[in-house]
Amino acid sequence: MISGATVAQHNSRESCWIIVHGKVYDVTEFLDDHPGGSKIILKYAGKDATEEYDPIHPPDAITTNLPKEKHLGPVDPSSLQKTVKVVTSVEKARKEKLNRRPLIDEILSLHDFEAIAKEVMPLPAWAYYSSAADDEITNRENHVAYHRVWFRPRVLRDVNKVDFSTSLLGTKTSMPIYITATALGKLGHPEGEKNLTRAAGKFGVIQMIPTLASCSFDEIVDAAIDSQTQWMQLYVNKNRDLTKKFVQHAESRGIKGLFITVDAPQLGRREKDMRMKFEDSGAKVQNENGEQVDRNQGAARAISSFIDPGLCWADLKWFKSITKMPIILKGVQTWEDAVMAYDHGVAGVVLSNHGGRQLDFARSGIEVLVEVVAKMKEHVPGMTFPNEKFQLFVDGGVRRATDVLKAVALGANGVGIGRPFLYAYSAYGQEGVEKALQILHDEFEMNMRLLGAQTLKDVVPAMVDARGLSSHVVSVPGDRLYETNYESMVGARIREE
Ligand SMILES: Cc1cc2c(cc1C)[n+](S(=O)(=O)[O-])c1c(=O)[nH]c(=O)nc-1n2C[C@H](O)[C@H](O)[C@H](O)COP(=O)(O)O
Repeated sequence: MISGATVAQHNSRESCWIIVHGKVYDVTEFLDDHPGGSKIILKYAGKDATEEYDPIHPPDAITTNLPKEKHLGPVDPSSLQKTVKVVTSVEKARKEKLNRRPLIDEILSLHDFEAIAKEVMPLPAWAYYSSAADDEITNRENHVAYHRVWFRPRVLRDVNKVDFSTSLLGTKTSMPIYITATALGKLGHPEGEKNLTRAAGKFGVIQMIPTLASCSFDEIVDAAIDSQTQWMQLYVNKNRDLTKKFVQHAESRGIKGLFITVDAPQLGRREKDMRMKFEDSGAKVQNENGEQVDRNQGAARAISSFIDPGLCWADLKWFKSITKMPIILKGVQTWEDAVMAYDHGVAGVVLSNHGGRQLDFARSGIEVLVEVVAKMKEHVPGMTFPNEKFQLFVDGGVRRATDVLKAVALGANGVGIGRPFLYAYSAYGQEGVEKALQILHDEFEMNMRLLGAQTLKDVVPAMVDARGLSSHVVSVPGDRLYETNYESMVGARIREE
């Protein structure tokens, strides 16, 4: 075993050893290849880096990315100096609030989870999960757009029994929703993405596994029950061999859909997240030779510089040559690209702006949906929606079953939901996600009855009035629930006395 004192001698750029999960690694030659820059590693040179490593990296990231000869073996735990983690007064206060959070039975809506998580979850996690690009206009528009779609419910229909199950990409699902891909699951809870897997399995809904998960891909797949369907979200790597290996491994593990993210050639500027990064001087993402590395994406930057901004339509042929999984483009934002996706033979698109985390002032998925359906019907006369061969998904700002039913009425096969599930498990763990899914289930049951719809086949365009959807000046009642959760976080920067 290697003693802590020996490890501590290797604490410089010339010789840099770190400890992760009780094992010692020589990362000297890896320093400048680290996507998050060398500074954050040098901050832990000669020390135990596990605490900083865990929320950002899947457990196997260091063992798979570092050559075997750099794995130096176990450290002698008795030789390690006990490092006392400094807990700031802000984090201490949040931890105390976590113990005083409302009972889960008091939670009535997905908004409640956000309001609680905002007070109790670790601040860097709140900053990362809640943040969106620039002035966060699109993030708010995503939600408010649903307020410009009104229902035209029908009455005196026997709605004693209602059924809102459906199938997405050939998989049965209990509700027309899926848990969408959101990165860094362990920032909010030590079980990370596995909270989502287990709850999704219990409720018969699909989980989309993110490339940038904190848990390893195999951990997440292993946490699923046999009958459960999972999709994968892919950020395409500049190194196509790594992408091919990842995609074919996912297919071998039974993944039923490949969602290629196309709206993030570079991650957006998420200022709440950026503010958190400036607090930790060691997180300065720039390499030693003074080259200013773009630090615009805060936490995400540390793990996303592998993404290939050169991804283009011509690559789809290659993707079809390496996998049989249905390919869906996630992050399409105009009818023109939806038509191109159809012509390139993919299985569908997610009409999405990445939860407002990419291009600010991009339009909401629901607004784009209406134009895509209209233009696709022109492009393919006789085409109907929802369509089995070319599936349309939307995501962004969805917080109620009524939001989902509006999208279904306008032609969507299914709807992705992101942040609410993150907030649910950041405040209540897996039980929180289950509660969120139960709330949605109950809302669907009620709203289907009130709409006069026995099954989703009855949820048709005539059931909504979306004439105001594309006019961004329509005034609607203030959205107090949503607004109470929104804040700039600048207040959080009031310096310690
Ligand atoms: C909230 C959130 C969303 C992320 C997300 C991380 C968080 C914390 N990340 S990100 O770090 O790169 O931005 C991803 C991601 O890994 N890949 C992706 O395709 N979408 C990512 N998204 C977008 C997500 O898949 C949905 O498009 C978005 O969350 C839908 O909006 P709501 O959160 O309002 O439901």
